[in-house]
Amino acid sequence: MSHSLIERVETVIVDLPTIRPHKLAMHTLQQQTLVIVRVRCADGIEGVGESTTIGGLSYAGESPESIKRNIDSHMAPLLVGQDASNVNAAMQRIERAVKANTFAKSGLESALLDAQGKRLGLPVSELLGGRVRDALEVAWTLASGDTARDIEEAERMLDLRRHRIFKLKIGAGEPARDIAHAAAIKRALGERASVRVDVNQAWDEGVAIRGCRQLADAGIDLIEQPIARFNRAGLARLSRISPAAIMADEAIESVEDAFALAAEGAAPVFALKIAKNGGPRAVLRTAHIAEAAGIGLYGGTMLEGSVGTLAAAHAFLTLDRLSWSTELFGPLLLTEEIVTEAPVYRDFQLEVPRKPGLGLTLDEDRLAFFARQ
Ligand SMILES: O=C(O)C[C@H]1C=CC(=O)O1
Ligand SMILES: [Mn+2]
Repeated sequence: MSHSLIERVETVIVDLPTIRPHKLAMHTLQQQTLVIVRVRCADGIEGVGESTTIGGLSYAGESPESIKRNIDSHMAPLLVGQDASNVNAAMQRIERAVKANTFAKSGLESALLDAQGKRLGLPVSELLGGRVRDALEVAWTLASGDTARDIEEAERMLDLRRHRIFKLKIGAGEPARDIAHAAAIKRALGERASVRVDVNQAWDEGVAIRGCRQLADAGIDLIEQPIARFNRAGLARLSRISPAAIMADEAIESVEDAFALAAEGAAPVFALKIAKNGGPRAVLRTAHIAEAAGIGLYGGTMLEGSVGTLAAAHAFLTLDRLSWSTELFGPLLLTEEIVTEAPVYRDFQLEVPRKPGLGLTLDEDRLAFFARQ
């Protein structure tokens, strides 16, 4: 299969403006930085992937700069000369030599799948065994930092029929104020929407015991990562007493973490993120662990652009049940696109056409314009 040998692996850091500041407990995004991964093969086919994180090093152990450097220096040389059409062999080769770095691996695995899909004329979802749906319901994150503005934004999303699930980023402020903020939004939206919160690890267990009860009383459906990611025993204790479901997000930094959390009964819901597991195939390993343990699934995001969002979407399309839907809204947070046709969001869902690979084409001019020099 010498014609599909990998010739080059390239990475580009891209800085894109956001529609508004996006406030998380650990960081406020004023723009988002994507790492685009391009795998060029001898048969003329190019696979594209994305390795994106949030807020430099404030969210996880890899930054855009370290992702680029680690792919360029350590992973690209392992892939050049290998057969691009064997994704298993290529990723196992990386896995043997690279211990962690799931974000970097995710972009590479996505690019290899994109290339193979283009080669065979099949969508990535079909390479992953076949899709069982063509669209995914998508939540929106309200994170302007202002209650009235968040309610206005939610009303607009409901009117547009774009979202009817809202996730609120809390944890940066006083717990009592944050809970009042969430309660006010749920009161305004009532039964028209599911309202959830993401604390992004900001509370300690004592605060969370009371906070989870109060949030549940206010009608909040789901509480994401209320305490530190390493406090797995605490998460299990909270999951037993919280009347609202608890979701593990940052606690899952690998497929092996997902297994440990499932074995410990730490949380009834898992956030699935390609970046935290090492790609669209890797995230399905975590999904299958969760399914075997009776844990509910949620299709998460690291606020990727269109490439990373579609890579995750193709994996999520194959799952039997996504009880808590997805939050694959990343492209909608950005004011600019680097692909020729932006993903389509309609009737509360992201639609994923049955096109070869991820189904996207890079817009070379836009990419060059926004690429960091
Ligand atoms: O879930 C996170 O922690 C990260 C991300 C996902 C949605 C959003 O607004 O931020
Ligand atoms: Mn989260």
